[in-house]
Amino acid sequence: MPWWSKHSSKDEKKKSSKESIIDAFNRKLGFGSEDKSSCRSRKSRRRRDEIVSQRGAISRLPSRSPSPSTRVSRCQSFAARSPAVPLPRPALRTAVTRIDSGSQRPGSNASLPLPKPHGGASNVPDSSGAEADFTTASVSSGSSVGDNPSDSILSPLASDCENGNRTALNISSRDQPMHSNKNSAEMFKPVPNLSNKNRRPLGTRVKNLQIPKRDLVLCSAPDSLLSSPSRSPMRSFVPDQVSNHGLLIGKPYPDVSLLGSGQCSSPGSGYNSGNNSIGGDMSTQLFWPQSRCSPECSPVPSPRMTSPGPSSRIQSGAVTPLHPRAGGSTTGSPTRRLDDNKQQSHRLPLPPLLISNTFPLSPTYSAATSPSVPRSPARAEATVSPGSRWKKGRLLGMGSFGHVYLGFNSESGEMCAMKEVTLCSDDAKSRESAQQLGQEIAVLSRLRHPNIVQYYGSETVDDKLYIYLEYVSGGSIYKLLQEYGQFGENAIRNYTQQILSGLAYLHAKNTVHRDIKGANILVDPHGRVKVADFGMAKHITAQSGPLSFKGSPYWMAPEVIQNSSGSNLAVDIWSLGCTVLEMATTKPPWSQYEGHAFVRNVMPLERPLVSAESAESMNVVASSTMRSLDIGHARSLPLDSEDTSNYQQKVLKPGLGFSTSQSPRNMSCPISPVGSPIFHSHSPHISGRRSPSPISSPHVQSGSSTPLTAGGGAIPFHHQRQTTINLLQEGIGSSRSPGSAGNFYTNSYFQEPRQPRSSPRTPPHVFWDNNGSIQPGYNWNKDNQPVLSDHVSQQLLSEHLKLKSLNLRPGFSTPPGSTNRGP
Ligand SMILES: Nc1ncnc2c1ncn2[C@@H]1O[C@H](COP(=O)(O)OP(=O)(O)OP(=O)(O)O)[C@@H](O)[C@H]1O
Repeated sequence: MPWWSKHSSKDEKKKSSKESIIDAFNRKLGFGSEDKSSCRSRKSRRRRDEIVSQRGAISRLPSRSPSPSTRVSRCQSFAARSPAVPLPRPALRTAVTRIDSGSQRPGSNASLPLPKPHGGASNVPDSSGAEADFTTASVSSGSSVGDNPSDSILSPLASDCENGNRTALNISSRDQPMHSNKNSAEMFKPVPNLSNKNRRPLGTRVKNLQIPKRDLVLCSAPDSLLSSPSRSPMRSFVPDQVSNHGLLIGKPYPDVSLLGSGQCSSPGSGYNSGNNSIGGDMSTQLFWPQSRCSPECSPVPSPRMTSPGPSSRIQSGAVTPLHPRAGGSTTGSPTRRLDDNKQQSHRLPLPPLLISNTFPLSPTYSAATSPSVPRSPARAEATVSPGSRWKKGRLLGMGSFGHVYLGFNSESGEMCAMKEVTLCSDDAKSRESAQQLGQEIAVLSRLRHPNIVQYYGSETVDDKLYIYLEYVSGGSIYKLLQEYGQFGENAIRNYTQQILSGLAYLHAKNTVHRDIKGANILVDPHGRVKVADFGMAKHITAQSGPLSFKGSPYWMAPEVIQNSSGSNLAVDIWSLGCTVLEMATTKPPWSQYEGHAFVRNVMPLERPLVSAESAESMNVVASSTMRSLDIGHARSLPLDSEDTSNYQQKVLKPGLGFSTSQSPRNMSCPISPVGSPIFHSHSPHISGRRSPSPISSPHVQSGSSTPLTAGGGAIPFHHQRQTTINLLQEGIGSSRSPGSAGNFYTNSYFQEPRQPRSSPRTPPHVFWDNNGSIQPGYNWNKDNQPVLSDHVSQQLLSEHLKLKSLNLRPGFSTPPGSTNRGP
């Protein structure tokens, strides 16, 4: 026998003697002769039974298929505690949750049906087995369970800030259908699918606890009239779930209350103050970023989000007249109804309205929406806040005043543009912005024209002002130019005609826009054009003084720059001419000149930078420039003859190198496409150059110019000052050395040398032929001489150098008699 066999034989003997001892011990204890394995399994079974018995208080169902987590749980219990000692309940709860996440439903009866969308409901909380129900409630239907209704766990969207109402006070049992009565069903009409489609397998929801899954909780029973179809996201959480969720791991139970308080509703908002409101805790937003009907959970908050909820309407500083599309209807909107509820709970005095006019012809127009009707709390309740309908969507654009968002009316399916401006009373700029916006509202609310963006309404919510406007999905002309390049002739014609139509309407109301430019002209998908951004618009009355310095410089009429010509509707026509050029070239005239160079390295002055005399000198330069460009020939009469004489007296000043034989030129503004300066300017997309200014060829006959504005369309010759100012800016601010003509016109329209035409000269009006088609050609002066860009450049350079001699020293006085009025 080998040595190992001997050894083994000894071990066996030891083993058998040991076993015999154990057997004897077992026999003493009365276990009989069970084998060893059965002994071990008995121990295990006993422990398991103990656990199950513990769980029995929570779950009436045996585990079907213990999940790994279940086993872990048991192992932990087995290892940590003596089998004879019952596990403490808290530990059991944890174990239950883990088991549940593994596909079981501890604490719940698996046979319990999921909530049904229709049928009887009970508001009676299932007070039995509260612990278990914490789990079940969130799992099965989102119904909340608790002794105190205020502590009920609400479904995800219950506290939608749009309604701000306390919801899910009802604590339906798991097997209770959702809609208990007609009233509640009625309330859910607008969102009938929410309850049905959100019925999901219980285990799935529990297992994943993912945001989309919480939709299930929309099924929670809205038994109460106060219930909202949209439920608070946080209310679907129970402590176990919260503790299980990755984002909230470690959060103590009280955090659930925190998460469920405040955010979705306004502080002190009647019904929903307290548990149903969610606020302050950012983890809530992290947790429910996709909450439908819950703007505060949206990446882009709605006005309601910024508002304290229901009080937003009441705090509205300026609920202005509403357009029909603003949603005059008062039926069928749970949001609105709830909003009204909020108003009932916050009968705060309403501030005075900004607007005294509205759309009386509107079918939904009512006295309640009319600011002319004295407001009372009761009346205020009937007032429809546009914000209660429009939910803020993506960013459409940004302006100097604020942001413009897409708004969506989930009831009507309509869209709008929501202009949002933050108002800060302690900021002078904000105050000015607010003032301008108020002006914009005042103007817009009086306008109704297919070529003017329609105003729907406005309101203030907290520190934000919202203006609801017709949504023009194509974006601005500026944007289209950036994306697609210059427009073709037909598009320019068409757009210009439409803008003119809008301006004619506007001017007929004695209102001047003052900021016509590509960025403020919107285009819809059908090519319809809408004038927008009335922030600088002004209603001109007999008492109106001169137009203040407002507008966008490249598009700004000279008289506006000089602040000298009084209120004139025609300034819009100048700007339109610049816009026409913008459409044709993608840039406004004079865009090659940047304003920054002008102010760079400039010495501080004690008096206005551009004195009357310097302005006069600038006019000279401008006229020279105009002549160089062969522009400014009269096509229409100036507004008054004074302009002509001014021109003769001031522009044709001796000693500046200009011939007095030049007859005064009455610059006509681009009144119509025919009379537009682009008409005979030379298309950049023809010659590869861009027209330097909104000017017309001398060969264009004045008859083609038809003033469409109420104030007379023609603008006198002193418009040339804009040119001059640009030149002056360049001359003073630029560090370019004399003779650096090429640099001077860097990026200018004149930089590229022109190639002379070999074929017969095209008449001066080469840009548009008789058929209205664009013809290739070059600039020609009135003598049919080609106006080469090189020539122009040299001329401009010459003037540029002269400008450098301008005396802009402080104290440089304005000669008596000289005015800013222009030539
Ligand atoms: N009704 C609208 N429909 C679609 N987009 C719009 C609408 N209104 C404005 N936008 C977009 O928002 C941008 C900014 O709007 P707007 O010009 O009215 O703001 P603003 O603050 O008044 O700007 P500005 O600096 O010109 O005064 C526009 O360029 C456009 O892209």
